[in-house]
Amino acid sequence: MRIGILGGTFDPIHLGHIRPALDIKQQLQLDEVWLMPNHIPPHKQSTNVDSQHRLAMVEQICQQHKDLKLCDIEIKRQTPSYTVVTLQQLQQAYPQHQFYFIMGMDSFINLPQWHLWQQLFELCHIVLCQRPGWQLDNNHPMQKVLQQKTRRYSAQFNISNGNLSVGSIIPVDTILQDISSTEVREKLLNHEDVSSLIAPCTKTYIQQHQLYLT
Ligand SMILES: Nc1ncnc2c1ncn2[C@@H]1O[C@H](COP(=O)(O)OP(=O)(O)OP(=O)(O)O)[C@@H](O)[C@H]1O
Ligand SMILES: O=C(O)c1ccc[n+]([C@@H]2O[C@H](COP(=O)([O-])O)[C@@H](O)[C@H]2O)c1
Repeated sequence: MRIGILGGTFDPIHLGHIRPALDIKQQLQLDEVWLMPNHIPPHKQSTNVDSQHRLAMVEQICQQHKDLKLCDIEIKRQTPSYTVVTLQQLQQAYPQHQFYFIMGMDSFINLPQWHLWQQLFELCHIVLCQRPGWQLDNNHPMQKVLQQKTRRYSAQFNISNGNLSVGSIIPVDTILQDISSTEVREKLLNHEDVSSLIAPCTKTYIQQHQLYLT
């Protein structure tokens, strides 16, 4: 199967994660999209709520959308959630699947700081999603990587791509979502309404567990 994976800290999960994930599944005709909360985010100092809460909020979203599945491989691992390590484990566990790792432009710009980042292209395709406020400058080092590896998706993608199951960057045009977990947390702290930023079940979960109030 062709599997999209959206990895994230999801602190908390918001509509800027969910809407592009659903849209990408359709555009790329993926069989499934897995939402994969990390346990120890490699590049964040800490998380604001613990992994079990972040996992539970993602799990609820997956229960509501049949196209989204929870992948808890990183939550179960007690080491930093390096994506290369995760994809190696997933390839071993599911040799029959082709993985499409989804990321926003903010992540792509910082990709050279990721652990063994070049190996990602031996393990998956990267699906690149635009994000408001993040643009790749013409002279940015990742511009060359983008030019070398970009393959536009079409119905003939696999054939025109020489049937390569890894190694391409696939840019997608999704409706821009100007939402971040940071904004959601700030609004919650200030007792502002977040209904347009997160799913109702996430809002209820946060209220029930009194999260993000300090
Ligand atoms: N609004 C968005 N549009 C497109 N991609 C997004 C958006 N929000 C998050 N992403 C992508 O989802 C992945 C996980 O993001 P993450 O869970 O860190 O959310 P975040 O909103 O960036 O969090 P924070 O504000 O706490 O840094 C990353 O690849 C990121 O680029
Ligand atoms: O492998 C790495 O070095 C690495 C560095 C930063 C982020 N990631 C992964 O990228 C995804 C988005 O990360 P974040 O910090 O934006 O939530 C998430 O799955 C992280 O585990 C991975």
